[in-house]
Amino acid sequence: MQDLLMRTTMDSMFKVGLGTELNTLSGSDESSIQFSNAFDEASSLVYYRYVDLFWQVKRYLNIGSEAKLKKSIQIIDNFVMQLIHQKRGQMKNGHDSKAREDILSRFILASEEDPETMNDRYLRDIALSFLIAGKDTTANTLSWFFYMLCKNPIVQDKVAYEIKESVEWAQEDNMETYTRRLNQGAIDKMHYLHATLTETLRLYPAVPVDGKMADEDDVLPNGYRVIKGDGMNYMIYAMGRMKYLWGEDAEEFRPERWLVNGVFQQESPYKFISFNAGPRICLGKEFAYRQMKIMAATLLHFFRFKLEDESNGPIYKTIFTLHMDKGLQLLVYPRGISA
Ligand code: HEM
Repeated sequence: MQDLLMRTTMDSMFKVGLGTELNTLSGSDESSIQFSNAFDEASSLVYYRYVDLFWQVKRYLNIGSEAKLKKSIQIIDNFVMQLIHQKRGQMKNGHDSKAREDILSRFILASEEDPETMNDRYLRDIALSFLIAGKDTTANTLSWFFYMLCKNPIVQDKVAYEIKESVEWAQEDNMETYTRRLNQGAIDKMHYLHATLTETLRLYPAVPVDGKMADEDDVLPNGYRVIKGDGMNYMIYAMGRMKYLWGEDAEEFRPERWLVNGVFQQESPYKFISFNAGPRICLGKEFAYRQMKIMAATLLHFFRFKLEDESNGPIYKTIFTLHMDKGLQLLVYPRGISA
């Protein structure tokens, strides 16, 4: 399931970010698959540098993990640069009638004001930043969400019931016609689903540890002094499980904690820190919720999910996001729905 979700978010981030169909989910395009594999490999190889004392030597000699990383980066760069050139060409010839609909097109238009700074390398970095920020985070959150629904079948049924009540669906709907009915009005009614995703992010934050560096000498609110260049990490994973913050049942999966009379209640982002807080709060938070709700609502309308192996829980994989090692194996059954 995790692999399918990773492909889905890759395709959707590509569509929204770069205005291009990548089709990694259907696997129909060889160069897309090559790009996607290179992207995932580069993410985990960059993370590997944290634990590999010799990565700089390996980079200098172009051997081992660093040689692989260099190759992956080349594939990624070539693929994205080619897309940028194509898009620039289409926009110049007036063939891209949908210009402004995706993030890259908007940046290309803006780059006409300042072509020197906003050159193709700059645009490549913007496009890749959005992919890095939005792809694994959303896919990992959905993986843990489905895992928690399997561990808590009553919650799964409650979410499915709310979805059924919120969407004006028809018995003859297939997935395509059903997703067209998932408009903003329907999605906004799904408070329990919103709470369940948020509860998942509290216990399994997609970014489990975040780091910052002091720009200048400073004193933190608790009196701790930092000097320019000091690095600091804050543990989002630990903060989501602190009894001091969430009460005695902090370790329990209980979406109801986010609801008052069935209506979702926001927490301070300094307490629920899974999207960071302050001026650098996640820019894609609303987009991520919308995307996760559409995917969850579609899958749970048609299917019921169970763990393939109830006895073994998933193991964390150490990369930038909270990934499941060896994925998530689920059994999927059609959900018998009647009006
Ligand atoms: C469940 C999904 C997501 C989670 C948990 C999440 C979490 C985060 C966190 C913790 C940060 C702060 C990182 C830091 O301090 O450096 C961040 C930043 C960011 N996120 Fe997300 N994110 C998610 C989805 C997305 C999506 C879908 C997008 C794009 C559409 C996105 C775009 C960004 C951007 C652009 C930043 C940088 C903001 C800045 O530094 O000013 N995120 N996100």
